[in-house]
Amino acid sequence: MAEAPFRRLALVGLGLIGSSIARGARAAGLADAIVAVDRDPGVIARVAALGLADEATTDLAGGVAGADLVILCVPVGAIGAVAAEMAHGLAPGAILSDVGSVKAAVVAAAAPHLPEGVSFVPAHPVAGTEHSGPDAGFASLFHGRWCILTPPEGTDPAAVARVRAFWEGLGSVVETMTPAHHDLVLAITSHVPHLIAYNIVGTAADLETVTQSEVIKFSAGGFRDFTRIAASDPTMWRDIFLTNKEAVLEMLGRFNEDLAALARAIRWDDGEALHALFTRTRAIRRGIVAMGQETAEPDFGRRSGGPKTTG
Ligand SMILES: NC(=O)C1=CN([C@@H]2O[C@H](COP(=O)(O)OP(=O)(O)OC[C@H]3O[C@@H](n4cnc5c(N)ncnc54)[C@H](O)[C@@H]3O)[C@@H](O)[C@H]2O)C=CC1
Ligand SMILES: O=C(O)C(=O)Cc1ccc(O)cc1
Repeated sequence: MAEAPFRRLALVGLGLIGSSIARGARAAGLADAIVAVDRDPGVIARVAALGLADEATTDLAGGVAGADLVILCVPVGAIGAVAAEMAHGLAPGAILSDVGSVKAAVVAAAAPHLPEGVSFVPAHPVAGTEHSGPDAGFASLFHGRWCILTPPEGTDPAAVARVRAFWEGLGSVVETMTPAHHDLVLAITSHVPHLIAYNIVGTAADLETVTQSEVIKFSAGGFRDFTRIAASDPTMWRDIFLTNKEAVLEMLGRFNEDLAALARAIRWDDGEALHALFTRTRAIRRGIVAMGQETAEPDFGRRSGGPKTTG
């Protein structure tokens, strides 16, 4: 049998993403042994019960010791503290990676704690759901989905190649870009859409006290889709907005200008402007469907972020 690409894979944070990697890596034979590390004893107990890893521990530095690949799967706001706490446990020659939804802040937070001889290859699988925790993960989450690598300049190309092969082994399509470019692109394709969902569901919830539950009772497709997104993990999304502040505010500024233009078109009965925009956006959606990345019908989504939708 061919040698597994990694001898010992340590996953720090066994929530939706960490547990999906554990399941996928095991299914694809990407590591000889998998070590699960989480600060929450309840998560560790669940990992053991589900049989997701060969070892499971709350000891950060002990858990990563001897691993040749360590992947941080914690909220982006926790990356700096986790990197500081486990740094002395990292083996020389190890590769450190992460799955954070924001990249520049993650690189800045982790870099100062990296010991000599450890390569850092940040990654972002553009695939997920609104669910959290070890029970929510599944092995096929990354199949046919983008994974973006943002290695800092000067990173050992061999380490980048091994991380690329790992994500390809999980079924992803891998692309490389700078952290700053990643953060700008994801601000408009992922972060601002989540902010819009949080906002519209919040507005409707406020209205509900006035309309006595009619908002929920009569919620049609559009609103229901927003409630799925707005059910996403509060800690994770708080951290994303606070660590990708500049790009999100830049994109939100553009969004607000366009929204104001739409409001003006409605106020002045400019049906032509409305029709022209809706025709353009329908063509965009149809293009995405034609590329086979989305079903034409809403599936109240298990997954998002396929290669051809963002590429
Ligand atoms: N949920 C999603 O759809 C996606 C999430 N991501 C990124 O993946 C990362 C993880 O997200 P999820 O798996 O959804 O979160 P999750 O909430 O399901 O799991 C996070 C896990 O990290 C653990 N944790 C938190 N702080 C820790 C610390 N200081 N030390 C050790 N363990 C700690 C928690 O106990 C929990 O088990 C985030 O950075 C997020 O931005 C990336 C792509 C998609
Ligand atoms: O559930 C959805 O629709 C998502 O958008 C999941 C998601 C959340 C965060 C990411 O960084 C990537 C994907």
